[in-house]
Amino acid sequence: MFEHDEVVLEAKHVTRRFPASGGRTLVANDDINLKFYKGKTLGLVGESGCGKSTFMRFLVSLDTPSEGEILYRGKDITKLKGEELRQNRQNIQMVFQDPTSSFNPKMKIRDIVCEPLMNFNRIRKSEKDAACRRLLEMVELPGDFADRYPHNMSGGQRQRVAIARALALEPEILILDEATSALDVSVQQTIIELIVKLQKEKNITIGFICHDISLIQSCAHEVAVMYLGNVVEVLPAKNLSEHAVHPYTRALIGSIFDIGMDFGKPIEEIKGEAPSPLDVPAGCPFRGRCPKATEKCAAEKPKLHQIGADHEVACHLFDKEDK
Ligand SMILES: Nc1ncnc2c1ncn2[C@@H]1O[C@H](COP(=O)(O)OP(=O)(O)OP(=O)(O)O)[C@@H](O)[C@H]1O
Repeated sequence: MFEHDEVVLEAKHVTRRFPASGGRTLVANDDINLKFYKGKTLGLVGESGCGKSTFMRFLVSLDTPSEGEILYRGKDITKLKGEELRQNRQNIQMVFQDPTSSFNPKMKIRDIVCEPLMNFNRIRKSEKDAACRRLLEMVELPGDFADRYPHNMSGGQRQRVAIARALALEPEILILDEATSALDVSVQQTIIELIVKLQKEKNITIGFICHDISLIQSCAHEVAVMYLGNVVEVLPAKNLSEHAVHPYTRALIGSIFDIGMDFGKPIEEIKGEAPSPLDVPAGCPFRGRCPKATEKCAAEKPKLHQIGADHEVACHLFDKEDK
């Protein structure tokens, strides 16, 4: 993917198993391999429960995989401990769906926004006012919001505060976990525009988790599609509807666009619901819902493989030997 771009962060063979009832094991991430490029946005899309958040939590060291590596500039951050782990948090910051749950309601915006700067001794107490004003203005909020409490702000304004706090330490990577999903569509759009603008100004690498493929398309450079813990397709976001080939990606596209619209390729309708991640079928995880599944799909799990310069897919329909 994007061969000439600089890889900042790379997940290699990342698997996460959770123990489940009855001695069973839930595989939330199954051998994930993804790259994040300098100044670019990788969108991670898929239905609820497919393992998006589980994966992104590794990137910000909120959890560690059962197997695999997360390399930040070549160093495996899953092995970091103590002070090294703490210092690394400056490089990769995260914004969650609901900032209210991560904000202390008794803290003023000034203290919320400046907390990371104070924690890492980047500023003195006397510099908080100016730092907060600068950060609020960066996210296009008035500087005097510093004296407000989170509950005196709208959802969109709170999310701007969350972005200001996440960018306070000037991280190289920003992870947005459904960061606009709770907002009204019009507000969502203004937050996306802000993120895109800040990315251009600061050359930030972004990981954008979202269940909405149309939203991802509007702000990501590259899209990775997940299904039941597996990445099934990775491709450029530009003209995604024309280029996507995996039956699941096409079904996701079909769920947002008019089935009758002509995108150059037929759009399959998605059947049924995703099985429980405790009952992932053998072979291709999507085969139970795939209109084109064959015997090979039941017998053998397709591996993610390259089918174009910037395009990978895990689907037997696109195996080289079958072409
Ligand atoms: N700590 C945990 N213990 C057990 N199972 C977990 C744990 N965390 C996640 N899971 C399971 O792993 C699977 C993937 O969850 P995850 O939250 O990563 O999905 P998601 O794609 O982010 O979905 P959503 O958009 O609903 O958050 C789900 O079946 C979930 O129940």
